[in-house]
Amino acid sequence: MSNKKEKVAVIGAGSWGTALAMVLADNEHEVRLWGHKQEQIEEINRFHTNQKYLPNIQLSESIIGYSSLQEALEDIEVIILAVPTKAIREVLGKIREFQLSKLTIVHVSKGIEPDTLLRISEMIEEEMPNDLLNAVVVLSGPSHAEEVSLRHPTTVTVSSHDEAAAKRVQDLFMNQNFRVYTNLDVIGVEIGGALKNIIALAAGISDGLGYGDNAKAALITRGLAEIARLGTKMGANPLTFLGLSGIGDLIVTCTSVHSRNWRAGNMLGKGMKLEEVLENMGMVVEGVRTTKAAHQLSEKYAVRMPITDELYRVLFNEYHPKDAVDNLMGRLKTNEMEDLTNLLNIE
Ligand SMILES: NC(=O)C1=CN([C@@H]2O[C@H](COP(=O)(O)OP(=O)(O)OC[C@H]3O[C@@H](n4cnc5c(N)ncnc54)[C@H](OP(=O)(O)O)[C@@H]3O)[C@@H](O)[C@H]2O)C=CC1
Ligand SMILES: O=C(CO)COP(=O)(O)O
Repeated sequence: MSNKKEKVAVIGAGSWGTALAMVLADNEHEVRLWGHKQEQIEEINRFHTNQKYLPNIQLSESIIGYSSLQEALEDIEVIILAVPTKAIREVLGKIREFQLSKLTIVHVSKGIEPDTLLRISEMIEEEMPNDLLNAVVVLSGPSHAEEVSLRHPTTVTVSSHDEAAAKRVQDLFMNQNFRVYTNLDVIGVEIGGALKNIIALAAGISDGLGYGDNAKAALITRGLAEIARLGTKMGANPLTFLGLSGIGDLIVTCTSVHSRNWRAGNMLGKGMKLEEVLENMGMVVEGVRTTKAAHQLSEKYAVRMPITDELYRVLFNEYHPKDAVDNLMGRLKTNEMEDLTNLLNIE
């Protein structure tokens, strides 16, 4: 743990924002947790709990909840942006109104914006004027809030075009339970984190249909292949997909009962309609919008993404999940390593 104590605002009081606020509080930083619901902030300040998002977890009393964004941002240099991808532009619009000095923005969301096809760091750069933005850092990797809040061992990676900013964020979060690596491949880290949610939905569907571990291992492995194919075409380092934000996050999200995307997929596989599933979840399922974005990206970059294509049909064209599996299994014969060897330039 670094000795330097900082003042940090966590923007977004859902599961992940609250769990990360706990890590920062454990590291003795001054932590302000902003949420847009007055009642929830009162609960955080009076009872030091956030029952909706982290039931039965006691928060440190040093975490102060704020419902005024202006007050939360006073004298702040570093913010942790922890809202779902679809809320990012709206929240940044409000931050712009109050922020007076340059910010380092650490985003922890896992998504791609449909239609613009921008990664989150690109959305931030678009929304924040240069005179208000010091650096953008992404924090990603296999890390369920439920386990982080129990201080179970967790590893993540931070990435930025600004190496000093990435190291500052590594120091902010690093402790005995929460190990932070750096990786300067921003594209790879963001693409791996966002697209694993598609494969987690598919893995949940497979389990919901009653298929077993063979099917899930196939989805994880071939899922990684299609993520790496697209990511590399977009400029990522292929090796990043073998790291925490790639295979690491795929494993955790496809195999954990904590996973929102896996749970949503599981309900779909059991026959529930998408709208019903989303109503039932009460938490963000990023993979749904990201499937739309990845489908558009696969067309833009002319990359084959069979799992993404089939999931797109299930989510948006009322395709039956069982038919989607049949389509995947009945594809033309191919060599497993064909695209991957091209990608890595190996003979
Ligand atoms: N949960 C996890 O374990 C992890 C999540 N992530 C990523 O972190 C991001 C956030 O996820 P997570 O915390 O799980 O999501 P949750 O659904 O648990 O919480 C989202 C939070 O954002 C708030 N919010 C939504 N829209 C707005 C808005 N327009 N303005 C202000 N606040 C808003 C919600 O408020 P309200 O209560 O009113 O809905 C809620 O407090 C996602 O991109 C996710 O993929 C990454 C790693 C781990
Ligand atoms: O990204 C996450 C864990 O690394 C959280 O997303 P899920 O809840 O869908 O797994």
